[in-house]
Amino acid sequence: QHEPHWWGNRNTIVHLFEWKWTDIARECEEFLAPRGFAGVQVSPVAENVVISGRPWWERYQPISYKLVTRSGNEAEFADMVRRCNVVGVRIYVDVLLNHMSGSHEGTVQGTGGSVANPNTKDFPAVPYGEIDFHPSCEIYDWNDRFQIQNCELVSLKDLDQSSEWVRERLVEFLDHLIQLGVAGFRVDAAKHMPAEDLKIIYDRVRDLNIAHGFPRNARPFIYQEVIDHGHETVDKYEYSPLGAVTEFRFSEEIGGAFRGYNQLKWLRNWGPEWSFLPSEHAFVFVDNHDNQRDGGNVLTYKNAKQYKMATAFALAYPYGITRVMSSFDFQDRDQAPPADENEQILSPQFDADGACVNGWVCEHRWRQIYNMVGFKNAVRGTEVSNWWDNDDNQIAFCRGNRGFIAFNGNGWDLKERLHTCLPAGVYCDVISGALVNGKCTSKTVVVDEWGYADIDLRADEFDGVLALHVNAKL
Ligand SMILES: O=C(NCCCOc1c(-c2ccc(O)c(O)c2)oc2cc(O)cc(O)c2c1=O)[C@@H]1CCCN1C(=O)/C=C/c1ccc(O)c(O)c1
Repeated sequence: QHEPHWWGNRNTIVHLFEWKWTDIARECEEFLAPRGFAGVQVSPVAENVVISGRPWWERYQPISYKLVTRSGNEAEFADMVRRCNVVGVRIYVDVLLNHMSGSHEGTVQGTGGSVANPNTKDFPAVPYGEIDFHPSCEIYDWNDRFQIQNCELVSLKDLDQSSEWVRERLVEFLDHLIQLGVAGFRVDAAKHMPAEDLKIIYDRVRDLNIAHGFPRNARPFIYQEVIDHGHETVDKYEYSPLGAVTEFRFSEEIGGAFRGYNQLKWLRNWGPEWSFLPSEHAFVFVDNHDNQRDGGNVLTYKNAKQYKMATAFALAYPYGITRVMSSFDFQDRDQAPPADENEQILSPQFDADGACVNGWVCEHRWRQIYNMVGFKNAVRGTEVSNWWDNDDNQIAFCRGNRGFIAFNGNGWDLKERLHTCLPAGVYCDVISGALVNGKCTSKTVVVDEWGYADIDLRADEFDGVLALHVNAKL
C-alpha cells in the first residue's frame, strides 16, 4: 500500500488544510489539475467535538464517524471526490484511528449534532462504550512503548485496536470513504497504535472503487504519521512495511540547510545516508500543519525566500513522496482557520495574480512552488547527474536531460558557465517567471549544443533558485 495511484506524470500532493469541500472541488478543476498536482490531502472528515475558540486541533477529536464537519457534509464531500477524480486529482483523507475526543466536563456536542460523554467513554453515535477503550492513563514517559501505545494523548480517549468491535467500526469508516472514491489515507498518530493491529485493519479494508478510475484490485495508498526524530522507542521502520511513513527528519534537516546551519554542498547525498527512510517508503514535506507552529529549524511561509528554496529542492531532488503545505495565516499556535461571525469557515478569495487574500496563505498558488510541481512532473523517472557546487552554498544539478536547477545560498552572486544536460535551445526560468503564450515572462537561458549555459543567480535577487526544464523551452 505504497502506491499513491497518481494519474499521468503527476507526482505531488497538496495539503489544503482546513479547506471546505466545495472549495477543494473548485480548486481541483480550476487550479490543481491544470497545474499538474497529483492529489489533495483533506482535513479530518469525521464529526468532531466543538471546542470554544475553534482551535484547529478540535478536528483531531472525533465523536462519531458521520461525515459532517466545518468543511462540509457527506454530499459535499462525495461531490468533491467525484469532481477531483474526474480531472485526475486524487483525494487522501486524514483519518483518526487512534482516539476519540478528550476529557470535557459532562456531555459534549459534535459538528454534526451528536452528543458524547468522553469522561465516561460514551460515544453513542458510533456506538463506543468504556469496553472499547484502554484504561485511562497518561503518557508521561515518551520512551515507554506501553504508555505511548496504550495511554491517552493529552487525555484523548484511547481506542483499543485489538478489539474486534473497534476494528469493525474503523474498517467500516474507511470502507465508506473508499466507496465514495478516495485514493488513500493519512493515518494520524500511527505511532500510538501497534503496527500489527494497523496491519489487520488495513488488510480488511476494501479495494479502491473502480467507478472512480482506479484499476481493479487497487489498494488504498497509506501514509502514516510517525513522529520519529531518530532513536525513538517506537520507530518509523516498524510501520514502513505497511505503507509510506512521514519522514520528520527530512523537514528538520531541509530547514536547517536552507537556514544556513548546514552548507548546501552537503545535500549532494540527500536521502537514506541522512538516516532517512528508503525513498519509496518516505513521505516528505518541508513543513506540516503541526510542526509549522513549533518554531525550531522547520521553515514555513513566514520565511518566504528560504521556504521557496527548500520547497524547490524538495521537489527537484528525487527522494520521497512529496507533499506541499497550504496554510492559513496564524499568529498563535492554537488559532482557528479563517471564519465568519457564525464560525463558518471562509472560502478562499483570490487577487488578480491568483494569490489568496482573505487569511489563507495558499503556498501552492505561489508561482515558484506550482512551477516546481511542473518541474517535478517534467523530470519524472530521471536521476540526478552533473552535481556542481562551490564547496559552500551554491549548488546545481541535472535531472537526466529533462531538467536543470541551481541554488544560491551565499551572500555573493553565482555566475558560472555550467553543464545543464539539456538539449540546445532557449529556456524560461520557471522560478522568476514562466513560459506563457510562447514567451518567457522573465529570465531566459540559452543552452548551447554541448548543453552548457551561463547561469546567473545574484545574491540579492527575489528568489535564490533558477530552474529549467523541457516543458518550459521556447
Ligand atoms: O499542547 C497540545 N498538545 C500536546 C503536544 C502535542 O501532542 C499531540 C500529538 C503528538 C505530538 C508529538 C508526538 O511525537 C506525537 O507522537 C503526537 O499528536 C496529536 C494527534 C492528534 O490527532 C490530536 C492531538 O491533540 C495530538 C497532540 O496533542 C495541544 C492542545 C491539545 C491539542 N494540541 C496539539 O498541539 C495538537 C497537535 C497535533 C494534532 C494533530 C496531529 O496530527 C499532530 O501531529 C499534532
